[in-house]
Amino acid sequence: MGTVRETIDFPQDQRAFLQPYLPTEQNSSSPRPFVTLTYAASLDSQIASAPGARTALSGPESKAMTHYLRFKHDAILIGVGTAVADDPALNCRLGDIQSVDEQPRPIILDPSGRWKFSADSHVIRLAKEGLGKAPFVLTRATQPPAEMVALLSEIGGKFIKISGTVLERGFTWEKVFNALEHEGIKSVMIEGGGRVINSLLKPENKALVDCVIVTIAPTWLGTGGVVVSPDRQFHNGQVLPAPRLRDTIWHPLGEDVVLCGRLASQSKS
Ligand SMILES: NC(=O)C1=CN([C@@H]2O[C@H](COP(=O)(O)OP(=O)(O)OC[C@H]3O[C@@H](n4cnc5c(N)ncnc54)[C@H](O)[C@@H]3O)[C@@H](O)[C@H]2O)C=CC1
Ligand SMILES: Nc1nc(O)c(N)c(N[C@@H]2O[C@H](COP(=O)(O)O)[C@@H](O)[C@H]2O)n1
Repeated sequence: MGTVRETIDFPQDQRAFLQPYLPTEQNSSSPRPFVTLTYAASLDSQIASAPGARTALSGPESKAMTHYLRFKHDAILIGVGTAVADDPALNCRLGDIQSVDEQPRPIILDPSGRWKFSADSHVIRLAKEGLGKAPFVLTRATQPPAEMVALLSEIGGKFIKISGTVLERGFTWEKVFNALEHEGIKSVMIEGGGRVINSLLKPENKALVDCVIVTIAPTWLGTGGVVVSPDRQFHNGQVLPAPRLRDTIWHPLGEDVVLCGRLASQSKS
């Protein structure tokens, strides 16, 4: 049976506040993609109630905003932890979409082949039905499983090998963005999960992030979930400045608040 086409509306009069934070034509001439870091968190900075648990935090209005962001970016990137936990769709369900060409490209960071997708995986099914693009899976593997290679190539997806050093079992972000740029991807929204977000908030990576858009849901998830809280960094025994946003806007959407900003190079002391 085919997937029922869900259509989401994000009204025109709600869109203006996001404008200064969206990728533009000027950005598209930059040698690396425009990077938006975006996720939904609870009041205790958690993005899931437990590792591996898909947790709905965004209300309908901010969920619609996320789909608008998906519409405005060439690609959506997640870590393999999220792919395995959520079996996500990773498409844009906004009524604005006229054809699959306008869909964002799903990108999965899976250095060691943990994501065992099949024809039943949500993102694969949607691509088969023309309701989303097929994923690109970034891997360290020289020879990913043949049946997965075939499944992806049937629908226009592929594995992309990233070679060289890996950072804490993850890829270095420069290599990830170089690979995306090589594929003609000019803008990417990074949705998570915890390890991916915390990695991008490290001092050595935060200059790679152009904008941050966080949905804050009015709930506490309690201890034991997946937390956005980057490791405190030290240099010569001194604590390095914590990441902080500048140019901020706090915009209520339904019962949530959406915080937009840019990562400052130095935090206020
Ligand atoms: N509320 C929200 O907006 C979102 C919530 N989530 C939740 O997050 C949870 C998954 O988070 P995690 O388990 O932390 O997994 P994750 O999705 O952050 O994936 C981490 C994995 O990605 C790979 N990776 C490759 N390069 C990397 C790099 N440079 N930095 C970090 N990782 C890299 C590594 O294999 C690593 O183990 C799920 O429960 C999911 O539901 C995920 C996305 C958004
Ligand atoms: N914006 C947002 N709000 C939440 O409450 C969420 N749990 C997430 N999760 C992210 O969205 C992906 C699911 O997307 P589909 O609806 O399946 O397309 C999930 O994998 C996370 O990346 N996001």
